Amino acid sequence: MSRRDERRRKVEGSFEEFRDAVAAALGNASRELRQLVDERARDMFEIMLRGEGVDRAQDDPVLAKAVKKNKALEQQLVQALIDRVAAFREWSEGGPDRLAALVNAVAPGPASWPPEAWLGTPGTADGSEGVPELWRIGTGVVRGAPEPRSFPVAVPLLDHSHLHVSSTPDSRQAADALVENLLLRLVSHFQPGLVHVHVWDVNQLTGSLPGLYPLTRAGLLTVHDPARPQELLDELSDHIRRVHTGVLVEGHQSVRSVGGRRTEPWRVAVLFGNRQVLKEEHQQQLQRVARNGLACGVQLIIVDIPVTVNSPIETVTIHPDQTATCTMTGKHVVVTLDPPFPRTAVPRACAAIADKREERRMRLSTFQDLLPERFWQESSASGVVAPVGYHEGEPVHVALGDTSPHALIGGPSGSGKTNFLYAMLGSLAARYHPDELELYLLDFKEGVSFAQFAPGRKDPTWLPHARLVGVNVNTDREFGVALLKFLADEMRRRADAAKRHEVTKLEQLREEDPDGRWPRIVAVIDEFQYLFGERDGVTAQATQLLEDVARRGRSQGIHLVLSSQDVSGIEGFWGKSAIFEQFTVRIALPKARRVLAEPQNDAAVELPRWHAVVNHESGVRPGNEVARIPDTTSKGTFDALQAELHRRRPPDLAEPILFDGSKVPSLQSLPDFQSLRTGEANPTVLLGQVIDVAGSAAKVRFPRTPGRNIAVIGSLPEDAAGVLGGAALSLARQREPGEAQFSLACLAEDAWPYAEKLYKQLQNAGHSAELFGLEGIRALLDGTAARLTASVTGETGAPLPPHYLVVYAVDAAHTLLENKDPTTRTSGVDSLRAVLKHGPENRTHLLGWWRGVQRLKNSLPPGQYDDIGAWLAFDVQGKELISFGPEQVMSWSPRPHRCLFFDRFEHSRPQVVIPFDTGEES
Ligand SMILES: Nc1ncnc2c1ncn2[C@@H]1O[C@H](COP(=O)(O)OP(=O)(O)OP(=O)(O)O)[C@@H](O)[C@H]1O
Repeated sequence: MSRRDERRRKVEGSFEEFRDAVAAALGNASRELRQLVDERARDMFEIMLRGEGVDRAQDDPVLAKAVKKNKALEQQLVQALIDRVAAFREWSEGGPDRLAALVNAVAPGPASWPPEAWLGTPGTADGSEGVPELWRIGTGVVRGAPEPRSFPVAVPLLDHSHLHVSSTPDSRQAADALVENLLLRLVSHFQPGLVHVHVWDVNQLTGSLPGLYPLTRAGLLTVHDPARPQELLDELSDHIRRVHTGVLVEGHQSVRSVGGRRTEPWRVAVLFGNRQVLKEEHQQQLQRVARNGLACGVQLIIVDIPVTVNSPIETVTIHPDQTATCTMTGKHVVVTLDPPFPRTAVPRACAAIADKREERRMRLSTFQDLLPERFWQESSASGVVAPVGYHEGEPVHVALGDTSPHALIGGPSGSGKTNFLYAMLGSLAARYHPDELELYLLDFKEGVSFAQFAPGRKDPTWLPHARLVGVNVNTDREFGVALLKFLADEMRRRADAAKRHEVTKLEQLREEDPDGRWPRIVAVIDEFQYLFGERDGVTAQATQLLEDVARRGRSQGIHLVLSSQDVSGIEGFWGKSAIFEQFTVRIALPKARRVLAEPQNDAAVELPRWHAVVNHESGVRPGNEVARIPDTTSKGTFDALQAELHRRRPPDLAEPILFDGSKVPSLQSLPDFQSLRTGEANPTVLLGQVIDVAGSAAKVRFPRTPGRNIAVIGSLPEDAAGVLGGAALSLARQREPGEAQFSLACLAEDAWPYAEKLYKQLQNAGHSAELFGLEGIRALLDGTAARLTASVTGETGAPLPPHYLVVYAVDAAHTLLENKDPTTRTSGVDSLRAVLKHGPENRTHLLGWWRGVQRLKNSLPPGQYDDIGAWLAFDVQGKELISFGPEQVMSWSPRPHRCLFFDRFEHSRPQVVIPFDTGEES
């Protein structure tokens, strides 16, 4: 072999080796590649199975072929199917049934049942038993469940969530049907009138939701102009504002939480768009309505309008294939929407609802309709609210709370103010327990319209909430002041308690002090203009107190209701913006002036008889609500309610205090008299009843100090005798028989019956009493003066026993007393002055009646009146009294059976006092 061949063979051998090596390497690589490809295919398949679902894998022909060819993939598919069954087991076993049961429970009746069960029968629910939480829209199946079982799909609406529906041009009809079905469910569930529907459709004036049209005639469906979405949005905004000021008293976050029967109808506004955004301003307003609406019962259903809202909203998206998905169930649930309800049944059902609504509207509501089904269920923690009348069959409410603290009622005589007050008070009293609400009722009218609330001879029942009833007080304006003063004191007491608990408002105080009794107080003053009737101290005091209570009462749960036939002339009221600004609740009866914000708001002018404008916005026009007020004063109305409430009253509840200006207070039944006891070193003298809320006595104490004598000034013996009798009998009650001497002297003929009666009363009580006429007065005074002188100069050892000289018409003896004793050169007047001067220190007190101021002065040392420490003046002009009392006496103008009382030791200002009826002789 040539060397050349040898080389060639080697080269070929090397190539062979190289080829073999390359072939081996390539074989390895391709095996690895095949392996990798297989692995990758399995991974991809797994991802597909898990991501897109096993159904997809089976349905896809390419994948199906691959699975058929590849054992590994087949195994993977089997495993995925097993896994799916395991994963769905819990759901498949009970999920759909549980969901169906849940929907059934929270969406009873028309909220979820098939239409055959209810469509055509108007609803009866009034919200008091709760509101369905969900409303059915169709059925759903879980996409990819091994055995697809359907379940009901429902969405939250009213109070909970708005609804957004989006569709495509192909599925818009389904969207219309969805909305119509939902609206039918809503209007059929509740009493006709509780759901009002508004429709605005950008595309058409009529045509959307034709089946619901019969509702329009009853005002339950309003179709709005496509060109003016503003109109609908404004209406909804107004409504929200009104609900906020009227129905949502402080603390209630939504109409829903006000409790009981739904008082505010829901407004469901459906807006149909065309998938284009609204104008910016409308968009913003819609967002505002969405934000604040739910709490006020405003529900939005927005169809095909792109909008984002910052409040709970559910979305239903309807696809071109007519299936839907919704946020309630998530994207894996395919929703088949309920078919439209039967075409002929829908308008018929709406007509039935409209008829029922009309029937309700035409119904003449009575006082009975104002009352709740069950009495005393409401809490007044955040305020009180009660229906007072009706507007088109629906109740109209008055609310008093922190945001609407006080009410002003106006209307000329006969317009129905008293009737209105009865409606309001009855409706409140039926809802709130006497522990939740107290009433203070004062009537300045000549009649006695509030007397009904207190026990009377004919009707012994009384209103358990009434703590004070004032009638016939038209001349006693002081009683108005007393009431306001009481309220101001109570307000301070509550503020102090709140401070102790480190809170500021009644509602918080009640939370902090759950065992405390903190009712809301409603104080009603009928014909309150009398209170400000004159330019005097009473008006000044009343104005000041009213301002105090009006401004600060709101947070302490004290509410004023002032009513008047003509509020326009009350300077003290209108002149003080700090006062009337607080009276945000205005109630105008027909032809009332100034109660509403005139001249813009003249709603009261046209108001028909027995109606009222109820306005919680200080009388501005948008706040007007017109209500027909039922008759509350004829037999079987308020009286029947009172009898029932009286029967239910807590057993330990005291009767209301009755202040009847026409009645003479009885000494013997006065608690201050009954509590007097013997053994008192410094006895208390009761002179009459002062004008205060507690009905307390006017008192003077008799310590052994100078000046403790009492003068009654006036021309009528009857008045004076009431005071002197009360004084003597109250002293007698504090002395054991025989312990004190009562010397009575009657120097005027017309006073004899009174003096004699008192004499017998004292004797009958076992006291040592004597009665003199003109002939005995000189000796009585001289003798008493002599004893006193002896005691003062220390001639007698033992202290003198208590001695009370009660002298009727002291001045009648003046001439007689002026005569001087020929031996001692002293006169009877001197003796009288000595008794007045030295008596009190020696437990000898003179209680005298003088028939005029000058006559009293004549009995005293010239210019020195200190010995008369306390006086009561009847028919004497204030200016005459100035030498005896402070400046305020100047404003006193006398009136029958009332006197001005001043005790220079105790008082800074005089008080008005009513003399007692001192009872019979026995
Ligand atoms: N809503 C009503 N329905 C039927 N009758 C009514 C109604 N309101 C008032 N009345 C009747 O009208 C009369 C006058 O009513 P009311 O006494 O309430 O008026 P007022 O404004 O208080 O008048 P005044 O100031 O003169 O007392 C009463 O006989 C009352 O029964």
